[in-house]
Amino acid sequence: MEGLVPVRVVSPSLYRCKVPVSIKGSISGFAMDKRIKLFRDPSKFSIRAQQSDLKGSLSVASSSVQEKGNVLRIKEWELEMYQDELAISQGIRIRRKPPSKAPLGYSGPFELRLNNDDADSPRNILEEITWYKDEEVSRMKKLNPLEVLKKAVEDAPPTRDFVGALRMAYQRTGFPGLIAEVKKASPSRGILKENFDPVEIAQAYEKGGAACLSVLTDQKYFKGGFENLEAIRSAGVKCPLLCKEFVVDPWQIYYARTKGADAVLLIAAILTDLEITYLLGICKKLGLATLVEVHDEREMGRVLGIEGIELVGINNRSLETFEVDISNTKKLLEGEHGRQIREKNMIVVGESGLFTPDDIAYVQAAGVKAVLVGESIVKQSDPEKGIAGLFGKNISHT
Ligand SMILES: O=C(O)c1ccccc1NCC(=O)[C@H](O)[C@H](O)COP(=O)(O)O
Repeated sequence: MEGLVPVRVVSPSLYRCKVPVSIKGSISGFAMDKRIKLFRDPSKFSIRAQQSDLKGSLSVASSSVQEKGNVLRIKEWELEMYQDELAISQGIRIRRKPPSKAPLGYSGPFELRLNNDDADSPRNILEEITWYKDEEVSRMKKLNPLEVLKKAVEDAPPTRDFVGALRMAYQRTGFPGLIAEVKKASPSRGILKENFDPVEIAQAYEKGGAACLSVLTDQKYFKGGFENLEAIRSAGVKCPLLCKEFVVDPWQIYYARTKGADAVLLIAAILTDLEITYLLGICKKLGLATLVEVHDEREMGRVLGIEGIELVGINNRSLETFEVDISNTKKLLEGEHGRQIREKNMIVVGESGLFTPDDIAYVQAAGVKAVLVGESIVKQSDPEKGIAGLFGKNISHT
Protein backbone atom coordinates (compact mmCIF):
# COMPACT_ATOMS: atom_id res chain seq x y z
CA MET A 1 0.00 0.00 0.00
CA GLU A 2 1.62 3.21 -1.14
CA GLY A 3 1.05 6.81 -1.96
CA LEU A 4 -2.37 8.38 -1.99
CA VAL A 5 -5.25 6.34 -0.70
CA PRO A 6 -8.89 7.41 -1.14
CA VAL A 7 -10.88 7.62 2.04
CA ARG A 8 -14.53 8.01 2.81
CA VAL A 9 -14.81 10.37 5.73
CA VAL A 10 -17.81 9.76 7.93
CA SER A 11 -17.43 12.92 9.98
CA PRO A 12 -15.97 15.59 7.76
CA SER A 13 -16.27 18.23 10.43
CA LEU A 14 -12.70 17.82 11.45
CA TYR A 15 -11.29 18.01 7.97
CA ARG A 16 -8.79 20.64 8.86
CA CYS A 17 -7.43 18.75 11.80
CA LYS A 18 -4.79 16.16 12.09
CA VAL A 19 -6.67 13.00 12.77
CA PRO A 20 -5.80 9.55 13.96
CA VAL A 21 -6.29 6.79 11.50
CA SER A 22 -6.97 3.09 11.57
CA ILE A 23 -7.21 0.69 8.73
CA LYS A 24 -10.11 -1.62 8.12
CA GLY A 25 -10.74 -4.60 5.94
CA SER A 26 -7.96 -7.08 5.56
CA ILE A 27 -5.38 -4.88 7.17
CA SER A 28 -4.98 -5.61 10.81
CA GLY A 29 -3.66 -3.42 13.56
CA PHE A 30 -4.08 0.17 14.49
CA ALA A 31 -2.07 3.27 13.92
CA MET A 32 -3.27 4.81 17.11
CA ASP A 33 -0.23 6.87 17.68
CA LYS A 34 0.00 8.00 14.09
CA ARG A 35 -1.42 11.24 12.84
CA ILE A 36 -1.91 11.89 9.19
CA LYS A 37 -3.12 14.98 7.48
CA LEU A 38 -6.59 15.22 6.07
CA PHE A 39 -6.98 17.49 3.07
CA ARG A 40 -10.15 18.83 1.64
CA ASP A 41 -10.97 18.15 -1.94
CA PRO A 42 -13.75 20.24 -3.60
CA SER A 43 -15.83 17.19 -4.46
CA LYS A 44 -14.98 14.72 -1.74
CA PHE A 45 -12.79 14.31 1.25
CA SER A 46 -9.66 12.33 0.78
CA ILE A 47 -6.72 11.43 2.85
CA ARG A 48 -3.09 11.55 1.98
CA ALA A 49 -1.29 8.74 3.68
CA GLN A 50 2.27 7.69 3.12
CA GLN A 51 3.51 4.17 3.60
CA SER A 52 5.77 5.60 6.27
CA ASP A 53 2.75 6.71 8.26
CA LEU A 54 1.35 3.24 8.26
CA LYS A 55 4.20 1.11 9.44
CA GLY A 56 4.69 -0.17 12.94
CA SER A 57 2.03 -2.47 14.23
CA LEU A 58 0.32 -2.83 10.89
CA SER A 59 0.38 -5.85 8.71
CA VAL A 60 -1.01 -5.63 5.22
CA ALA A 61 -2.71 -8.41 3.33
CA SER A 62 -1.45 -7.43 -0.08
CA SER A 63 -3.87 -9.59 -2.06
CA SER A 64 -6.80 -7.53 -0.94
CA VAL A 65 -5.34 -4.09 -1.33
CA GLN A 66 -7.55 -3.45 -4.35
CA GLU A 67 -10.69 -4.70 -2.69
CA LYS A 68 -13.41 -2.15 -2.50
CA GLY A 69 -13.57 -2.09 1.25
CA ASN A 70 -9.86 -2.06 1.64
CA VAL A 71 -9.33 1.66 1.89
CA LEU A 72 -8.43 3.80 4.79
CA ARG A 73 -11.65 4.49 6.61
CA ILE A 74 -11.96 7.10 9.25
CA LYS A 75 -14.80 6.16 11.50
CA GLU A 76 -16.51 8.35 13.98
CA TRP A 77 -15.15 6.60 17.01
CA GLU A 78 -11.65 7.19 15.78
CA LEU A 79 -12.28 10.87 15.32
CA GLU A 80 -13.73 11.07 18.79
CA MET A 81 -10.37 10.20 20.21
CA TYR A 82 -9.12 13.51 18.91
CA GLN A 83 -12.40 15.16 19.82
CA ASP A 84 -11.91 14.32 23.49
CA GLU A 85 -8.68 16.28 23.52
CA LEU A 86 -10.33 19.22 21.80
CA ALA A 87 -13.23 19.14 24.23
CA ILE A 88 -10.99 19.19 27.26
CA SER A 89 -9.00 22.11 25.88
CA GLN A 90 -12.30 24.01 25.64
CA GLY A 91 -13.29 23.23 29.22
CA ILE A 92 -15.96 20.69 28.21
CA ARG A 93 -16.44 18.27 31.10
CA ILE A 94 -19.00 16.00 29.45
CA ARG A 95 -17.39 12.90 27.94
CA ARG A 96 -19.02 11.81 24.72
CA LYS A 97 -18.69 8.08 25.36
CA PRO A 98 -18.13 5.78 28.32
CA PRO A 99 -14.39 5.21 28.81
CA SER A 100 -14.70 1.55 27.78
CA LYS A 101 -16.05 2.60 24.40
CA ALA A 102 -13.10 4.85 23.73
CA PRO A 103 -10.93 3.65 20.85
CA LEU A 104 -8.96 0.47 21.48
CA GLY A 105 -5.50 1.00 22.82
CA TYR A 106 -6.28 4.58 23.61
CA SER A 107 -6.45 5.64 27.20
CA GLY A 108 -7.12 9.29 26.55
CA PRO A 109 -5.45 12.48 27.60
CA PHE A 110 -4.21 12.80 31.14
CA GLU A 111 -7.19 14.80 32.43
CA LEU A 112 -9.62 12.20 31.13
CA ARG A 113 -7.79 9.31 32.72
CA LEU A 114 -7.47 11.20 35.95
CA ASN A 115 -11.19 11.55 36.33
CA ASN A 116 -12.72 8.42 34.90
CA ASP A 117 -11.93 6.14 37.84
CA ASP A 118 -12.05 3.32 35.30
CA ALA A 119 -15.80 3.24 35.86
CA ASP A 120 -18.26 3.25 33.03
CA SER A 121 -20.85 5.26 34.86
CA PRO A 122 -21.78 8.75 33.76
CA ARG A 123 -20.75 11.52 36.12
CA ASN A 124 -24.01 13.42 35.82
CA ILE A 125 -27.35 13.43 34.03
CA LEU A 126 -26.11 15.43 31.04
CA GLU A 127 -23.32 12.94 30.48
CA GLU A 128 -25.80 10.07 30.84
CA ILE A 129 -28.15 11.61 28.28
CA THR A 130 -25.27 12.31 25.92
CA TRP A 131 -24.05 8.71 26.05
CA TYR A 132 -27.57 7.47 25.51
CA LYS A 133 -28.03 9.79 22.52
CA ASP A 134 -24.96 8.40 20.89
CA GLU A 135 -26.47 4.90 20.94
CA GLU A 136 -29.95 6.08 20.08
CA VAL A 137 -28.72 7.98 17.03
CA SER A 138 -26.78 4.94 15.79
CA ARG A 139 -29.97 2.88 16.00
CA MET A 140 -32.17 5.52 14.39
CA LYS A 141 -29.72 6.14 11.58
CA LYS A 142 -30.10 2.52 10.49
CA LEU A 143 -33.87 2.94 10.24
CA ASN A 144 -33.67 6.37 8.57
CA PRO A 145 -30.46 6.66 6.55
CA LEU A 146 -29.12 10.16 5.98
CA GLU A 147 -29.46 9.88 2.22
CA VAL A 148 -33.19 9.24 2.59
CA LEU A 149 -33.56 12.18 4.98
CA LYS A 150 -31.71 14.46 2.59
CA LYS A 151 -34.24 13.62 -0.12
CA ALA A 152 -37.16 14.18 2.28
CA VAL A 153 -35.74 17.56 3.24
CA GLU A 154 -35.81 18.63 -0.41
CA ASP A 155 -39.60 18.15 -0.44
CA ALA A 156 -40.24 19.57 3.03
CA PRO A 157 -42.30 22.76 3.37
CA PRO A 158 -40.29 25.91 4.10
CA THR A 159 -39.33 26.66 7.69
CA ARG A 160 -40.85 29.51 9.69
CA ASP A 161 -38.85 32.46 10.92
CA PHE A 162 -38.07 31.58 14.54
CA VAL A 163 -35.83 34.58 15.29
CA GLY A 164 -38.20 36.96 13.50
CA ALA A 165 -41.13 35.70 15.58
CA LEU A 166 -39.23 36.44 18.80
CA ARG A 167 -38.27 39.95 17.67
CA MET A 168 -41.85 40.69 16.62
CA ALA A 169 -43.25 39.45 19.93
CA TYR A 170 -40.86 41.69 21.84
CA GLN A 171 -41.96 44.69 19.79
CA ARG A 172 -45.63 43.80 20.08
CA THR A 173 -45.81 43.15 23.82
CA GLY A 174 -42.82 44.97 25.31
CA PHE A 175 -42.04 41.68 27.11
CA PRO A 176 -39.43 39.09 26.17
CA GLY A 177 -40.78 36.88 23.36
CA LEU A 178 -42.04 33.62 24.85
CA ILE A 179 -40.77 30.21 23.75
CA ALA A 180 -43.30 28.00 25.51
CA GLU A 181 -42.14 24.47 26.18
CA VAL A 182 -44.24 21.39 25.47
CA LYS A 183 -42.76 19.07 28.09
CA LYS A 184 -44.35 16.16 29.86
CA ALA A 185 -41.53 15.29 32.25
CA SER A 186 -37.94 16.08 33.09
CA PRO A 187 -35.12 14.35 34.94
CA SER A 188 -35.14 16.98 37.69
CA ARG A 189 -38.90 17.27 38.21
CA GLY A 190 -40.32 13.91 37.11
CA ILE A 191 -43.79 13.92 35.55
CA LEU A 192 -45.08 17.48 35.15
CA LYS A 193 -48.41 16.65 33.55
CA GLU A 194 -50.18 13.31 33.69
CA ASN A 195 -52.81 13.80 30.99
CA PHE A 196 -50.44 15.18 28.45
CA ASP A 197 -51.83 16.15 25.06
CA PRO A 198 -49.03 17.90 23.15
CA VAL A 199 -51.27 19.35 20.45
CA GLU A 200 -53.79 20.71 22.95
CA ILE A 201 -51.00 22.31 24.98
CA ALA A 202 -49.37 23.78 21.87
CA GLN A 203 -52.68 25.29 20.74
CA ALA A 204 -53.28 26.76 24.18
CA TYR A 205 -49.79 28.29 24.21
CA GLU A 206 -50.37 29.84 20.81
CA LYS A 207 -53.68 31.32 21.92
CA GLY A 208 -52.00 32.64 25.05
CA GLY A 209 -49.52 34.67 22.98
CA ALA A 210 -46.41 32.46 22.76
CA ALA A 211 -44.10 33.60 19.96
CA CYS A 212 -42.54 30.17 19.45
CA LEU A 213 -42.81 26.70 20.94
CA SER A 214 -40.14 24.34 22.22
CA VAL A 215 -40.98 20.67 21.81
CA LEU A 216 -39.06 18.03 23.77
CA THR A 217 -38.34 15.17 21.41
CA ASP A 218 -36.37 12.99 23.81
CA GLN A 219 -38.41 9.97 24.84
CA LYS A 220 -36.34 8.34 27.55
CA TYR A 221 -35.70 11.27 29.89
CA PHE A 222 -38.48 13.76 29.01
CA LYS A 223 -41.25 11.48 27.74
CA GLY A 224 -41.33 13.49 24.55
CA GLY A 225 -41.03 12.41 20.94
CA PHE A 226 -40.56 13.47 17.35
CA GLU A 227 -44.15 12.41 16.79
CA ASN A 228 -45.17 15.35 19.03
CA LEU A 229 -43.27 17.77 16.83
CA GLU A 230 -44.90 16.30 13.76
CA ALA A 231 -48.39 16.29 15.29
CA ILE A 232 -48.14 19.92 16.43
CA ARG A 233 -46.99 20.99 13.01
CA SER A 234 -49.71 18.98 11.24
CA ALA A 235 -52.40 20.39 13.53
CA GLY A 236 -51.87 23.80 11.98
CA VAL A 237 -50.06 25.53 14.85
CA LYS A 238 -48.37 28.58 13.32
CA CYS A 239 -45.75 29.33 15.96
CA PRO A 240 -42.25 28.32 14.80
CA LEU A 241 -41.07 25.14 16.55
CA LEU A 242 -37.80 24.47 18.34
CA CYS A 243 -36.71 20.84 18.38
CA LYS A 244 -35.49 20.44 21.96
CA GLU A 245 -32.98 17.64 21.64
CA PHE A 246 -29.48 16.72 22.71
CA VAL A 247 -27.77 17.06 19.36
CA VAL A 248 -24.52 15.13 19.06
CA ASP A 249 -24.68 14.24 15.38
CA PRO A 250 -25.60 16.10 12.16
CA TRP A 251 -28.08 13.34 11.34
CA GLN A 252 -30.35 14.62 14.14
CA ILE A 253 -30.63 17.99 12.43
CA TYR A 254 -31.80 16.48 9.16
CA TYR A 255 -34.23 14.31 11.07
CA ALA A 256 -35.61 17.29 13.01
CA ARG A 257 -36.11 19.18 9.75
CA THR A 258 -38.11 16.32 8.24
CA LYS A 259 -40.31 16.24 11.36
CA GLY A 260 -41.30 19.90 11.13
CA ALA A 261 -38.70 21.76 13.21
CA ASP A 262 -37.92 25.40 12.44
CA ALA A 263 -35.06 25.62 14.92
CA VAL A 264 -32.77 23.29 16.85
CA LEU A 265 -30.94 23.51 20.15
CA LEU A 266 -27.17 23.15 20.36
CA ILE A 267 -25.71 22.76 23.86
CA ALA A 268 -22.24 24.23 24.30
CA ALA A 269 -21.58 21.95 27.29
CA ILE A 270 -21.48 18.91 25.02
CA LEU A 271 -20.21 20.30 21.70
CA THR A 272 -16.83 21.67 20.74
CA ASP A 273 -16.52 25.00 18.94
CA LEU A 274 -15.74 23.19 15.72
CA GLU A 275 -18.83 21.02 16.06
CA ILE A 276 -21.03 24.03 16.81
CA THR A 277 -19.64 25.78 13.74
CA TYR A 278 -20.22 22.73 11.58
CA LEU A 279 -23.75 22.12 12.89
CA LEU A 280 -24.61 25.80 12.48
CA GLY A 281 -23.62 25.50 8.83
CA ILE A 282 -25.95 22.54 8.35
CA CYS A 283 -28.81 24.39 10.06
CA LYS A 284 -28.25 27.38 7.83
CA LYS A 285 -28.30 25.19 4.74
CA LEU A 286 -31.59 23.63 5.88
CA GLY A 287 -33.20 26.97 6.78
CA LEU A 288 -33.24 26.22 10.51
CA ALA A 289 -32.56 28.73 13.27
CA THR A 290 -30.19 27.67 16.04
CA LEU A 291 -30.46 28.31 19.74
CA VAL A 292 -26.99 27.86 21.21
CA GLU A 293 -27.23 27.22 24.94
CA VAL A 294 -24.65 28.15 27.55
CA HIS A 295 -24.59 27.89 31.32
CA ASP A 296 -21.37 29.55 32.42
CA GLU A 297 -18.93 32.33 31.56
CA ARG A 298 -16.56 30.01 29.78
CA GLU A 299 -19.25 28.65 27.47
CA MET A 300 -20.49 32.19 26.82
CA GLY A 301 -16.97 33.27 25.88
CA ARG A 302 -16.64 30.33 23.49
CA VAL A 303 -19.97 30.99 21.83
CA LEU A 304 -19.21 34.67 21.37
CA GLY A 305 -16.13 33.64 19.44
CA ILE A 306 -18.19 31.67 16.91
CA GLU A 307 -19.46 33.52 13.85
CA GLY A 308 -23.10 33.46 12.80
CA ILE A 309 -24.92 32.88 16.08
CA GLU A 310 -28.06 34.98 16.37
CA LEU A 311 -29.72 33.34 19.37
CA VAL A 312 -27.93 32.47 22.57
CA GLY A 313 -29.72 30.81 25.45
CA ILE A 314 -28.56 31.19 29.04
CA ASN A 315 -29.75 28.20 31.01
CA ASN A 316 -30.34 29.03 34.66
CA ARG A 317 -30.37 25.29 35.36
CA SER A 318 -27.11 23.43 35.67
CA LEU A 319 -27.66 20.32 33.57
CA GLU A 320 -25.04 18.60 35.70
CA THR A 321 -26.41 19.34 39.18
CA PHE A 322 -30.03 20.48 38.46
CA GLU A 323 -29.45 23.59 40.53
CA VAL A 324 -31.56 26.50 39.24
CA ASP A 325 -30.59 30.11 39.84
CA ILE A 326 -32.05 32.87 37.69
CA SER A 327 -29.28 35.27 38.70
CA ASN A 328 -27.13 33.21 36.33
CA THR A 329 -28.71 35.13 33.43
CA LYS A 330 -27.74 38.46 35.00
CA LYS A 331 -24.23 37.28 35.82
CA LEU A 332 -23.53 36.13 32.27
CA LEU A 333 -24.82 39.34 30.74
CA GLU A 334 -22.64 41.64 32.77
CA GLY A 335 -19.37 43.16 31.62
CA GLU A 336 -17.59 42.39 28.39
CA HIS A 337 -19.87 39.52 27.34
CA GLY A 338 -22.97 41.70 27.65
CA ARG A 339 -21.26 44.42 25.65
CA GLN A 340 -20.38 42.02 22.84
CA ILE A 341 -23.91 40.63 22.75
CA ARG A 342 -25.38 44.11 22.36
CA GLU A 343 -22.82 45.00 19.73
CA LYS A 344 -23.66 41.88 17.72
CA ASN A 345 -27.41 42.48 18.19
CA MET A 346 -27.85 38.89 19.38
CA ILE A 347 -31.06 37.80 21.04
CA VAL A 348 -30.49 36.31 24.47
CA VAL A 349 -33.01 33.76 25.70
CA GLY A 350 -33.37 33.38 29.47
CA GLU A 351 -34.06 29.69 30.12
CA SER A 352 -35.43 27.70 33.08
CA GLY A 353 -36.78 28.50 36.51
CA LEU A 354 -39.07 31.37 35.47
CA PHE A 355 -42.35 31.30 37.41
CA THR A 356 -43.59 34.82 38.14
CA PRO A 357 -43.91 38.30 36.59
CA ASP A 358 -41.04 39.34 38.89
CA ASP A 359 -38.83 36.61 37.40
CA ILE A 360 -39.65 37.85 33.90
CA ALA A 361 -38.94 41.47 34.91
CA TYR A 362 -35.65 40.39 36.49
CA VAL A 363 -34.27 38.63 33.39
CA GLN A 364 -35.63 41.36 31.12
CA ALA A 365 -33.76 43.97 33.15
CA ALA A 366 -30.65 41.80 32.78
CA GLY A 367 -30.97 42.11 28.99
CA VAL A 368 -32.90 39.13 27.63
CA LYS A 369 -35.28 39.63 24.71
CA ALA A 370 -36.79 36.16 24.92
CA VAL A 371 -37.54 33.53 27.56
CA LEU A 372 -37.90 29.75 27.39
CA VAL A 373 -40.42 28.50 29.92
CA GLY A 374 -41.67 24.99 30.60
CA GLU A 375 -42.68 23.87 34.06
CA SER A 376 -44.50 26.95 35.29
CA ILE A 377 -46.94 27.03 32.36
CA VAL A 378 -47.23 23.38 31.34
CA LYS A 379 -48.33 22.42 34.86
CA GLN A 380 -51.35 24.73 34.78
CA SER A 381 -54.73 23.15 34.10
CA ASP A 382 -55.17 25.94 31.53
CA PRO A 383 -51.75 26.69 29.96
CA GLU A 384 -53.22 29.69 28.09
CA LYS A 385 -54.08 31.33 31.40
CA GLY A 386 -50.73 30.14 32.74
CA ILE A 387 -49.01 32.47 30.25
CA ALA A 388 -51.05 35.48 31.42
CA GLY A 389 -50.15 34.55 35.01
CA LEU A 390 -46.45 34.30 34.15
CA PHE A 391 -46.35 37.78 32.59
CA GLY A 392 -48.90 39.33 34.93
CA LYS A 393 -50.77 40.40 31.83
CA ASN A 394 -52.64 38.97 28.86
CA ILE A 395 -50.11 38.94 26.01
CA SER A 396 -52.31 37.17 23.47
CA HIS A 397 -53.03 38.81 20.11
CA THR A 398 -56.65 39.53 21.05
O1 LIG B 1 -35.16 20.06 33.20
C1 LIG B 1 -34.34 19.16 33.49
O2 LIG B 1 -34.44 18.45 34.49
C2 LIG B 1 -33.18 18.91 32.58
C3 LIG B 1 -32.25 17.93 32.91
C4 LIG B 1 -31.19 17.65 32.07
C5 LIG B 1 -31.05 18.33 30.90
C6 LIG B 1 -31.96 19.32 30.55
C7 LIG B 1 -33.01 19.60 31.38
N1 LIG B 1 -33.95 20.56 31.07
C8 LIG B 1 -33.97 21.29 29.87
C9 LIG B 1 -34.27 22.70 30.18
O3 LIG B 1 -33.34 23.41 30.35
C10 LIG B 1 -35.68 23.12 30.40
O4 LIG B 1 -36.56 22.19 29.84
C11 LIG B 1 -36.10 24.48 29.87
O5 LIG B 1 -35.12 25.44 29.99
C12 LIG B 1 -37.37 24.94 30.60
O6 LIG B 1 -37.12 24.98 31.98
P1 LIG B 1 -38.30 25.13 33.04
O7 LIG B 1 -39.07 26.37 32.70
O8 LIG B 1 -37.62 25.27 34.36
O9 LIG B 1 -39.14 23.92 32.93
